[in-house]
Amino acid sequence: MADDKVYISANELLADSFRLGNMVLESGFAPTHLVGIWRGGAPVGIAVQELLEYHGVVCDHIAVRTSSYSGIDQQTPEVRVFALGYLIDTLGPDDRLLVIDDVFDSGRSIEAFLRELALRCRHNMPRGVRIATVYYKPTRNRTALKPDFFVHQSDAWLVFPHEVNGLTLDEIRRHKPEAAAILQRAPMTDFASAVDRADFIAGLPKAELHLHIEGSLEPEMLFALAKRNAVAIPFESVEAVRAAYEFSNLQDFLDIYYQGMSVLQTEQDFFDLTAAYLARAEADAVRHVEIFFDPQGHTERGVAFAVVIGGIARALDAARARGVTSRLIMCFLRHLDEAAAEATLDEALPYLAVIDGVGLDSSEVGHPPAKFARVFARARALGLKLVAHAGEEGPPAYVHEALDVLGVDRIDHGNRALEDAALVARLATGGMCLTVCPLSNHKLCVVDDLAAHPLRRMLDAGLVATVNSDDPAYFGGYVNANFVAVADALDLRRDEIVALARNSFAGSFLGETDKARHLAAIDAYVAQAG
Ligand SMILES: Nc1ncnc2[nH]cnc12
Ligand SMILES: [Zn+2]
Repeated sequence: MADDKVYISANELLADSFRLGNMVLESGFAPTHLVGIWRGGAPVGIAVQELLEYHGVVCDHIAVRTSSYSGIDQQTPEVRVFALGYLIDTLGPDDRLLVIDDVFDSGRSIEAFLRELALRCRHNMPRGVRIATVYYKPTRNRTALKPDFFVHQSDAWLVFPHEVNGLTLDEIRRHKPEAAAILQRAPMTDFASAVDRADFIAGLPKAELHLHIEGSLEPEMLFALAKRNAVAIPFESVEAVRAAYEFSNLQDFLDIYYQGMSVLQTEQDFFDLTAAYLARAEADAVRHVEIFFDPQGHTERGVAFAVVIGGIARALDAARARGVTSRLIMCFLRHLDEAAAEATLDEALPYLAVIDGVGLDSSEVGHPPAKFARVFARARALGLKLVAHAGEEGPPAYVHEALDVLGVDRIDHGNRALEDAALVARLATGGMCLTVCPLSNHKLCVVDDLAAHPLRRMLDAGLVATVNSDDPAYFGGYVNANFVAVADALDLRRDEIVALARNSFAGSFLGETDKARHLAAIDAYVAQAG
């Protein structure tokens, strides 16, 4: 029965091991050799040896292993002893041997060890031998031996600190909560290595739903376009640009991001930018993209709306011919006022055939979704899809507002929604897709460490989370790099990675037939990957 078990903590065992060492010391027995019986005797032996040495009793020390097997008569188990060579080579008759185990139960291990050692050492077998153990179970002793030193006498079923095999998950949770937190996910359960997992991710069909096209402007293209358009930029080299990409928050990044846009001047520039991203996405097995663009970042510096949308749409058309489908989402810059967003929507009216939705980006805190209630309502009336960045840096209340006031179809980021349990339940029940961006979150210090990224918690909570690159040129990687980084950090299982890819199509603005086709392609990929 589970309740008969006595769970020993690591600290208790260490303290008892030191107590055992003290007993040896006080007895006046000063071993020249200390042997821990692998496995349980090893940590005890280390602590005893450490304590003895602390008090000036220096001895040689090693672990040996015994193992039980059924003998010919199948009744009494025999015990085999391994790794005696070192002891046989070094022991002499005048040595003093201390044998240590965590528990003296049937006594058969130590008996077999001493018998085998005596047989093989012959006249070199030490005359002085002592046995020390933390727990002694006299009622189970099947030998003529008994420990010279022990700390506790017990009949209980002992569970040592390292033991997890043979325990139920419930027992581990109740008695070893720290272990449960770590063991919940068996590491690399379904991939042989991190490289295998990365290979699996590389070919997995996926959609990208959160990508600012201006954020895919690589430093090389920044330089090339600066030269082509004779625009001055405050960087000497590509390396200097990359070195400047150190951010401590969203605003740090946005300042550089808007500055970088200045090199985008002509329709061809927007085509080249978009085509380069699409080629990169294709290489990551991206089959469908939903791209954000920031027209206000261009029109306010004199680049016509038609130039921006013309170049982007031409590149999307070219990719569609190669089988990569897309949607285009026009974002309003939330640090500007709603009137500016309204004017931008007016400018977009002639291009609604190529614009599928509107979004809300830029500096979040201080610019809540409700600031754009009217322009979003108008966009909805025009038949456009609605998305908004919310809960990236802003509080859960902004996510509520995006849902309640704007009526969005998708939340971009949404990390901080996890601070509000009712909100999480609402997002889960409504099947609301979150476009999560792990490397972005790390680069912008939304999370200190990818190992603490909320993606795992989102999946566990049943949220439709997806993995995206946000601004890959600035944050260190495209969509597969995001998958790999977060999968490594959170040790994501195959089914979780597949769920993320499935969510990317399920949460997209594709029609049901296309979604089903992509989900079937994922199934086929998983099946052939074995
Ligand atoms: N991660 C982000 N958050 C808000 N606005 C953005 N514009 C580009 N990337 C952004
Ligand atoms: Zn974004």
